[in-house]
Formats: sequence, structure tokens, C-alpha cells
Amino acid sequence: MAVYTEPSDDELRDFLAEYAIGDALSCKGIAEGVENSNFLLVTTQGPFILTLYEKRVDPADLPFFLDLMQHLAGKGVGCPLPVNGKDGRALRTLAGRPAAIITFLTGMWPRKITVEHCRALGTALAALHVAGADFPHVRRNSLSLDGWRSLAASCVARADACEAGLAAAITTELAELEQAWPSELPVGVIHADLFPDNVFFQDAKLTGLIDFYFACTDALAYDLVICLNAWCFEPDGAFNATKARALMRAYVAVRPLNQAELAALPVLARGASLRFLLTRLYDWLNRVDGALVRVKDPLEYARKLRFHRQVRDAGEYGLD
Ligand SMILES: Nc1ncnc2c1ncn2[C@@H]1O[C@H](COP(=O)(O)OP(=O)(O)OP(=O)(O)O)[C@@H](O)[C@H]1O
Ligand SMILES: N[C@@H](CCO)C(=O)O
Repeated sequence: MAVYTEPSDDELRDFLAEYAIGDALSCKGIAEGVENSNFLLVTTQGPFILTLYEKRVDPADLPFFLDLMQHLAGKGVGCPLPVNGKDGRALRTLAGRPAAIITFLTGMWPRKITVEHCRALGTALAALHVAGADFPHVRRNSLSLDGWRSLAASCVARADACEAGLAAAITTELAELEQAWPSELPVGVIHADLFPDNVFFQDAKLTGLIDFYFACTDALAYDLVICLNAWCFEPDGAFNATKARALMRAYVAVRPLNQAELAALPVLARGASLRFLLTRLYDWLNRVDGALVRVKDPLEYARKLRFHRQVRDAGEYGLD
């Protein structure tokens, strides 16, 4: 359950008085998500999402995220739109946290991933990258090599409590990625967390993308392998080559990868595995007993990392 901050009735009433979105009918905490506090706010004008931004979000980054949603929606990418208050501002404070209201996106995220979902995702991800090409703002990816280094430093001493040998695996991987990480690939705006719970479908049609709060400027192909990891492995850990081929081919049909990107895919996929292994491991090691947040399994990403370490080329991901 991700409701870390619960505004009082008075705080909520004063906050909503800043908007012209009708009268509030209900405001209920949303159980999904792990990062921020989200509420389904229903007013006489319909449903909205109210988000209070929590610990991992730097308030200085919020204009980047909100402007990005505005930019992408303006280019026809299905995503929520920030709602401005009567003063024209989308970002304000509620219960001591930065907060914003965004429009409600219809659809549901897919619980059982199919090849068709992966194909639709490939098309939508490439469209996002194309639409983001003229987005004027830049945000460094704080969860790339530098971020992994400091997360690893804070985790390795206790990592073997999660799985024997994990500390050594992380240390070796980080050292190898420091050497092999590519720096000359096409960069642009990436979503950086496009997991199934952030992609909505209705009747098998992709309706939009949510949760832009890790979006940043980084290698576009890195975003693609984050999706490869999140969508193309089965619950038992097996890699699904058919799903990978569908995702990859749909992506390159809209935005072809150059030779350097193709060659870099296995290394990028290892980096994408280490990134989620480390954030999950950090959360696992620092979990608070009794907290209502479900901690995600770090070892799922240790297994994905092992898989990518033995991949030789992009052909194994469905691209020749
Ligand atoms: N614009 C939206 N329209 C409809 N539902 C939304 C919207 N934004 C968020 N939700 C709902 O709230 C849930 C949590 O949102 P979100 O993924 O942004 O949270 P989060 O805490 O940042 O989670 P995480 O980073 O773990 O995915 C979603 O799964 C969805 O059910
Ligand atoms: N998508 C992330 C959590 C939210 O950032 C994960 O699965 O670890």
C-alpha cells in the first residue's frame, strides 16, 4: 500500500479550494505503487489522481516531470496531464509534501503479459522517444553508474543476508560496467521505469503511460532494455524470446537502432538489471517491519543479471 502521507480533511479542503475542478465527492488512498502517496480524487467533474511526492523524489525535479507529461500529451502520447490551479500552477504543497493533481487515465495495467502487450509497448516506447526529441529540459539520470556506486556501497556489507554471494556479484558487476558502459549512444528523454504497472490497456489497446517520476535524459536504448527486463521474463524467471522479439521489432519499426546501440544492448541490459537489483536490495535491507509497503524481490533482478551476462549479441533478444 503506498499511502505514506494522509492529509487531514481541513488540509485537503484548503488544497482543493486552489483548483477549479468542481466539488470533491471522495478521495481514497490507492493501494498500488511504492514510491509516492496516491489518491483517487473524484469531484463533480470526474476522477483525478492526487499525488504527494515522497522521499525518492527531489522537489527540484518536479517541474521536469510535470512539463514532460505536458509535452508528451501535446504530441499525442497517451499520458496524464498535470492540472493547473486557479493561479496557473500545477505544483503546490499538501500536508508538508510537494503535491499535484493529474488527469485520470482510463484502462488497467496488464496482470498477465502477452506477446501483443509487448508489441504495443515497443511501439509506444519508440513513440515516446521520438516525441521527447525536442523536449527542451535535461535531467541527469541519478540512477546510472554514480547512483549504482553509492547504492552498492551502502548495501554490499549486508547483501549476503539476502543471498549468499550477492555482495561479490554486485562488486564484480559494477567494476565491469564501469569499464564497459557506453557513452556515445543516442540520448534523449527516457521513462526509466516502464514496468507493466505503469502501462495501461483497454480491450488489448494501449491507452497510455503513467508514473514519469524517474524520467531523465539518458541513452534511449537503455529504456528499451529496462522494458525487456520488466516484460519479457516469465514469473518462473525464464526469458521469453517471443515476447522480446515482439517488443524489439515493434520498437525498431518506429525508431531503428544504430550499430552502436545494437552492440551495446547486452551491457545495457546488465546495467538495467543492476539498477533494479540495487534499489530493491536497498529497500529490502532497510524495510520497516509492519509498514504496509510490499518490498519487491531483489533476487528477481540478480537472476536477470546472470542471464544477460551470458548473452553474446542482440540476436538473442530478437534483433539481427
Ligand atoms: N493518471 C492516472 N490515472 C489512473 N490511475 C492512476 C494514474 N496515476 C496513478 N494511478 C494509479 O495509482 C497507482 C500508483 O501510481 P504510480 O505507479 O504513479 O505510483 P508510484 O508510487 O510512483 O509507484 P511505482 O513507482 O512503484 O510504480 C497506479 O498503479 C494506478 O492504479
Ligand atoms: N519498478 C520498480 C519499482 C518502482 O520504481 C521495481 O520494480 O523495482
